[in-house]
Amino acid sequence: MEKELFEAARDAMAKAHAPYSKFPVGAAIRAEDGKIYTGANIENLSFPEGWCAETTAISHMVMAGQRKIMEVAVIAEKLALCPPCGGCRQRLAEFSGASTRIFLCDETGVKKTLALSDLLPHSFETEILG
Ligand SMILES: O=c1ccn([C@H]2C[C@H](O)[C@@H](CO)O2)c(=O)[nH]1
Ligand SMILES: [Zn+2]
Repeated sequence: MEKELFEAARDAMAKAHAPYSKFPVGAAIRAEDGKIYTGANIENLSFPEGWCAETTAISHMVMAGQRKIMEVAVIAEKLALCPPCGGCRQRLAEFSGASTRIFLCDETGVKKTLALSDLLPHSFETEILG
């Protein structure tokens, strides 16, 4: 299962549009339906307009009607391990629970497994906004 998610993230990384940073990233989410939703980073000539691999994967999951992330795998071509950036941690938190697992991968497979609470402790939560 982990291997399948890793392979999906690696395949997604090959689709990155990262001509500016030259830093391709791939992400794969296993949602509650058991299916895998993938994403790559998509950059823009107007640099702040690009977005991360995790964000692309989340959007695919949401548009498939899924709202719960069970597992996420992330891989970057040029870094040993690529923990999600701060913004993506918050976006992942929107659709994650206590049992959600984050797999940090290198080109050989899963190298580190974390809970989202490891990456985003004391996260923004309020009952006022729902
Ligand atoms: O977790 C991360 C960190 C960075 N990037 C992308 C954003 C940008 O396109 C490139 C360099 O930061 O990597 C991701 O996709 N995910
Ligand atoms: Zn990010």
